[in-house]
Amino acid sequence: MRSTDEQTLEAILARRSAWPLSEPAPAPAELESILQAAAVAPDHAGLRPWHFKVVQGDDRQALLHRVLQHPDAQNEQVQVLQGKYTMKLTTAPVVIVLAARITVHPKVPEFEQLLAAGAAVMNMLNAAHLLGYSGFWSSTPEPLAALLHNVMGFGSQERIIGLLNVGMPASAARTAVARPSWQEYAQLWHA
Ligand SMILES: Cc1cc2nc3c(=O)[nH]c(=O)nc-3n(C[C@H](O)[C@H](O)[C@H](O)COP(=O)(O)O)c2cc1C
Repeated sequence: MRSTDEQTLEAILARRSAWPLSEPAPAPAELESILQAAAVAPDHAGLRPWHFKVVQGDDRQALLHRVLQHPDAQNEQVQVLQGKYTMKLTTAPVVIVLAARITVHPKVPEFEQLLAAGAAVMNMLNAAHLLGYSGFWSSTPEPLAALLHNVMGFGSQERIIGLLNVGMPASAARTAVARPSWQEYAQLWHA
């Protein structure tokens, strides 16, 4: 019989992103577990270089409204993208706005801090998956990132790195997706 750890690994290897996502949202305790998983990310010098803001329920529509009403959004570029912003910010039941928090550090360059923030997001994706939900990491191309940064009060050292959407896949049947074998991107090196 396979150990629980093997089953967990098997489950992680079967993870897929899903879009669109709909209800149910993770229960409050499940959402806390998903957010807590970020804290397990590798983190040089313990900088914890990430900051997330979780948006759910009616607050998603309110966030969209504030984004679209922002003075910097009063232009044709944003008008054209309005439908896309609506889709990105109000489709999934849980929308986590992701930021990397970059500080100047003598040993930890910016790229390591960005990688740590990405690892934190990956941990949340895996946690959501293991709890039976799906996630989807989506981009926030400018000017959306700047608008979210401004409207949500992110700090000057914080850089928006996308949205983590969490919920249930809208379509029931999900087929497995073919993944590359590890030999395509890793080799055993011998001297
Ligand atoms: C930083 C980041 C941003 C992404 N942004 C988008 C996006 O805006 N739209 C999109 O279709 N996929 C985006 N993706 C890819 C999806 O999140 C997802 O990984 C992809 O659909 C493959 O699915 P999989 O995770 O099951 O392999 C992004 C991935 C990353 C890491």
